[in-house]
This record gives sequence, C-alpha cells and structure tokens, in this order.
Amino acid sequence: MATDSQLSAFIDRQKVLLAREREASISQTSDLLSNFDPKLLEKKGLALLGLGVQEVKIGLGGKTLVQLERPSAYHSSIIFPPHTLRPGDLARIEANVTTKTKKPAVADTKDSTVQGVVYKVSDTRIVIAVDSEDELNLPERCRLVKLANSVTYDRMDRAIEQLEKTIKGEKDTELTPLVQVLMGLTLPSPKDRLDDITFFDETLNPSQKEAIKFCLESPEVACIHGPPGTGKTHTLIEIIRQIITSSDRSKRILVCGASNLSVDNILERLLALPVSPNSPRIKVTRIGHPARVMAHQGILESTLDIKAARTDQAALVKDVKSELEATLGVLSGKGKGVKGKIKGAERKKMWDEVKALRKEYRKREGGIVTSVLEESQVVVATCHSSGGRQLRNLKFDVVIIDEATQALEAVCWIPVFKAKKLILAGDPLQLPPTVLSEGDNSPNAAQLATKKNTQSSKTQVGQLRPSRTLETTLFDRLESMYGSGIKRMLNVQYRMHDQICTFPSRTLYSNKLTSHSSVAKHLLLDLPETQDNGSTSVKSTIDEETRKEVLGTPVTFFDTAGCEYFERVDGDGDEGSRCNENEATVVKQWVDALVAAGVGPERIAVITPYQAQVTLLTSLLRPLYGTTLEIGTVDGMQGREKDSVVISLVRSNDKREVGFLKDKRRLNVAMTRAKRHLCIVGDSSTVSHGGTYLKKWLKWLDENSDVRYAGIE
Ligand SMILES: Nc1ncnc2c1ncn2[C@@H]1O[C@H](COP(=O)(O)OP(=O)(O)OP(=O)(O)O)[C@@H](O)[C@H]1O
Repeated sequence: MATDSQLSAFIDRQKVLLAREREASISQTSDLLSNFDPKLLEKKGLALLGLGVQEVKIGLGGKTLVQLERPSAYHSSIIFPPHTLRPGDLARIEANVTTKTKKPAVADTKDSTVQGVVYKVSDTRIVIAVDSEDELNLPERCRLVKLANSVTYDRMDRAIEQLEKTIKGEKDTELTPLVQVLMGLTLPSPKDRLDDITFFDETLNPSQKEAIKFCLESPEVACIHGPPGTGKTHTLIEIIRQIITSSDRSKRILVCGASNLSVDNILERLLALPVSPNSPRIKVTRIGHPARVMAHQGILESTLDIKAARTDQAALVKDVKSELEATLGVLSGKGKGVKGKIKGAERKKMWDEVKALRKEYRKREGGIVTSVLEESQVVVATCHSSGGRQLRNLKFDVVIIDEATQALEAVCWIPVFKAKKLILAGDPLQLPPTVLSEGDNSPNAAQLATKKNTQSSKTQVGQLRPSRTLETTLFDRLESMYGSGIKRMLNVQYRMHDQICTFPSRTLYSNKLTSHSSVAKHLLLDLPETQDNGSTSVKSTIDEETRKEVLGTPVTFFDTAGCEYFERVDGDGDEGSRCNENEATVVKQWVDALVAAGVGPERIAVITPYQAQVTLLTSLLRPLYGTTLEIGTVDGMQGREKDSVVISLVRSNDKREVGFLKDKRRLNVAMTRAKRHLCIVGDSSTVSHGGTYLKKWLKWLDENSDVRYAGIE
C-alpha cells in the first residue's frame, strides 16, 4: 500500500519534472522569438509578415475566427512563403511595425495584440481562432508570430493537480477503485470471470484472444503488450466491439492515443467494420480539430464539428451565428458593405451585444454537442484533446489508450479521470515518449527512486515510486508495481521474415515472439513485380544470379570493418551530426541493386541515426528515386513497415552515440520495420563505445546473416 509520503513524493516529482519539461520546450521557442527580428523569424518559418484581416467569423465554441491574407498591394505574390504554422499552434497577431518605423501609432501597438490558435491554413489564407472575450482591435496591417505552446503543459499540470486533490479527498473529486489501483492504494480486484466469449473476428490468434479476455475481465486496469506487428490495433478493435455489445449495451468507451495518427488509425478500422444484425454500425465521434484529423471522408464525417452541423438543432444556432458574424464584421470594418470602423460609445454598445450573442450561441451549441456525444458509443480523441471543453463533464465506462508507451504519464491522466476502467496498449521496448528536459538526477531523487527499492523487497507488489524521468510511462510504472500479471503479451507477429524477427525475439521478448506462417518465409522474391514469370514486368538490368541473391536473402550485412570508411562531422566538434560518404555509397549501390531487381522505391526505406547522413543519402537517392523512397531517422517510422529496409549505422568514433546506436528501444524499432528484407551497412569493429544491444546484434548478424563485402566497386 502506498503511504502518504510516497504519494506526495510521487506527485511532487511529477510536478518538478513537468515544470522542467515546460521550461525546456518554451526556451526552445522563445530563444528564437526574442533573439531574432521579425524578418528573420519569417525566414525561419516562425512568422508571416505584412498580412491583412480578410474576414472575421464565428467557429465552434463561439470562438472568433480571424482570417488573414497577404494583400496584393503589399506583396508581389499572395502565396505565403514557407512557414511552420500548423493547426493547433499558438500564435500572436500583432501590428506589423517595421524596424524603420520608430514609433508605431498608439492604436497599433499593445492593444492590438491578439493571441489565438491556428485553425486552418492554406497557401494564401490562415485562420486564427481567438479565445479572448475582450474587444478585438485588430491592426490594419499585421503579422503573425508563432508562440511556444503551453496548452499541453497546462492540461498535464491540471491533471496532476486533480490527482493530488483526489488523493486528499477534496471536494468534487472521487477516489475511484481505478485511481486507487493506479496509485498503489489498493491491489487490483479479482477478475470478473467470463466463461464464454464469442469473438467477432474468427482469425484472432490465441494470444490476442487471451489479451482480449484479460482486458474484459479486469475490473480496473489491464495492459496489452504488443511487440512489432503483433496486431495491437486489431486486438483493440475486438475489445471495443465486445464492450459495446456486452449484455449492458449502454456502455461507452473513450478511445485515446498519444498522437492524432494512432487514433485515426483505430477510427479508420472501426469505420471499415462490416455491419450485420449481430454487429450494428458503431456510433463513433472523433473529437479534435478537423484540420488535424486524417483527410479521409469517413473520418471527417465522424468529427464532432461536422456531426454537430448536421443535427436538426443546428439551424437554431445558425441564426445567432449569422447575427454574431454580421456584428463582428461591422466592428472590424470588414463586413459586407461596411466602410471604416465604428468608434466610441456605439462601438462599446456593439461589443456588449457581441458578448450577449456569444453567450447565447455557446448555450445553444453546447446543447447540440452534448446530444451528439451522448449518443456516441465510442468517442475518439488524443489524450490531450480529451481534456478540452467538449468532454468536460462526460463520463465513460472504459478508456483505452493506444501507444500508451509513447505518452507521458501526466497526459494519460487527462482521460483517466473520465472512466471507471483503463486499458493501456503499447510496447515499452519501442520508442519512448519524446522528452526534452533532463531527468532528476539529484541525490535525493536517486535515493527515493532506487535506494528504497533495493532496501525493501524488489517485488513488493503495489509499491509506488516517484519516477526519475518523464520517460517512465504509466505502462512502465504499472508493470513495475504489479509485475507482468498486469499485462498480456501478443506473441505472433504478422510482419517480418522469421530471420528478421529472431534477434529481437530472443533478446527483448524472451524468445516468445514467433512469426505467423503467412510471413515467416516471405521474401522480396515473392512480390508480384519481382516474379520472373517470363512477363515483361521485370526489366532487370542485373544478371539472373545476382537478382535471385538480392531478392532471396532476408538479412544482408555489409560489414565495413577494415575498409577505413571515415565519417565526417557536420557542424562544431563533438556536438556535430555525423555522416559517412563511403557508407552512403554502399547504401546507394544496394538500393540500386534492389530497384534493378524489380523492387519499387515505394517499398524501400533507408534509416540512419544521424540527420547529416539523412541529408547526404537524400542528395544521392532522391534525384534517382523521388520521394516515394523514404529516408529518415527512426522517429517517423514507429508503427510503419516496408518490404525492404536499409539501415546505415554511421558507426564511428562518436562517443555520444545518438538515437538507435545507444538506445535498444530505438534500434528495435529500426530493425523491425522490415517485412521481407533487412540490409545493414556499418562497421562491426568500432563497437568500443556502442550500446551492448548493438554489439550483440552485430555479433548475431555476423554469425547468422549473409555477410557481404563492403568495398566500393
Ligand atoms: N489474427 C490476425 N490474423 C491475421 N492478420 C493479423 C492478425 N492480427 C493482426 N494481423 C495483421 O497484422 C498486421 C499488424 O496489425 P496491427 O496494425 O493491428 O498491429 P500493431 O501491433 O498495431 O502494429 P505496430 O506494431 O505497427 O504498432 C496488420 O496487417 C493486421 O491485419
């Protein structure tokens, strides 16, 4: 049982770590904002200058939407220069004072600074949703500057504060059995036994069925551990179907994920389910910015915004909206037929009117939103957006968090408070959450996090320990508190050739990960376009023997040991990114061979730990194969797969060892993206400061793969 002091140590640590992370994130952006003048900011894609207000409208939530454009009078092209402003970013509209203008007009300074969130972006227009209720005094000529976004941190802070209040039993909080288990205040309750489950999906494998049963039977919390390609999402879809068709058909689920992509992936699969009398169409609503959700018709139709606009009551809101927009048009001087701005007492009166109208609009709209959400059996949102106004007072029976091992613990608490039961899915052995700040290495922290653990029994169930770093996820913490009994692992993978899967299975998944027969032996040779059936589809420019070798080998290792391929440091000293030209040439030759053997560039990805090597490889490969051939670091590759993956290690004398060179979770992601063929280019002899896992892998490759001569011909 967690003691009061353990609880407060845990909460205090979360607060310290979150504050540090917020600071690190803000200083990244504000360093830029305070050090550069607007022109430079525009060059860096952080600002847009010389804009004019084109229109002022009303959006969901009664927010004022300000549309900005580049007036042709100021610019030779109305198309924005390249910039990084994206929907959801925080931005400030300010008067466009140039450095030459010493004293801007009073009306165009402080008062006219407006903050908001980017709502929509096109080549020529950008719409900002302004939250403020105050009078809008938009400058005639303005600019837009991107700001550090603190909303995510605000929501996480609030979630941790709520946790603190809940534990203390403060007013308006409820210490549910779920919260008690998560915080080590009680042990998980015994399972609610389910004798017979009829699965909708007949093809589920035994480990998936076991994980589903385990989740359905767990009263408070259950975790699904899904190694690469084992069908986590597949399993979650069945869980959702089972819950909403259980005897109590009124159950409601909140499905969350760490990213928009992960939740859209689930939503897409829910929408594609076959409909039958036994399995009626699931009523699902996606919360989130329409501009941020996947541009897929079904998904857009499921968004709250579009559903709300289609209800019968929507007409009631429309009237108020038109009135509100007309009044705002007059006030901003941008309405139809409006000439100039209204001033003085009349302006004040009109603003009072806007306030009243906005209140009415929110009331009517709130009614519609509630009715759409109350009808939904499944609500889909990112963990972060589940903390928005629309879900404020809604409760769910179950909350599911996909990619939970990529989400900070605090962000998971945002949806956790909305449900009685929690299901987490992820893989602690793949990419961790992105963390900018350093962990807490103070003697105090170390003492609390580790010393205590060794003092008392290591396996003491339910012991709550403050996390040392934000990389410790809720999933990790539950596993260390309750042991592997809190989770079920999926053990059949549907992606990789058996030889690609063997090493990660043996070293990371206790030899439990097996390959499904449909993939265990698949090779590039089996792809339709590489089949040599006498047709003209294969226009091979290499001899038959080489072609068969290139296409028929699951794992190829170009060991550059002894080749004296020296890397180059891009930038200053040790801090610089690395690249290796000779190694890049070997990569290029292999990609050329793959393509010559009939493998389409869209089936190939090249992964490397250093950004400088990404740039170098891009310059070599893009002119030949275009953008369909993917080149990048491992971060964009989680959850994705390619038939052929080429890994360029750039291993050298870089003592820092970046990315997957030192982190076995990242290396695991890199090596498990490949379906039919994996090629590694690197030096097995420079292992003196490499991670142990990398060393083991290189040794394994040496003994178990097709080792090739890496000399450049
Ligand atoms: N029981 C099954 N029978 C056949 N194919 C399956 C089964 N389970 C999963 N798959 C297939 O395996 C592939 C991976 O499934 P899914 O995308 O659900 O996995 P995931 O674990 O979410 O993936 P990732 O590791 O990339 O996060 C998909 O093509 C899916 O159709």
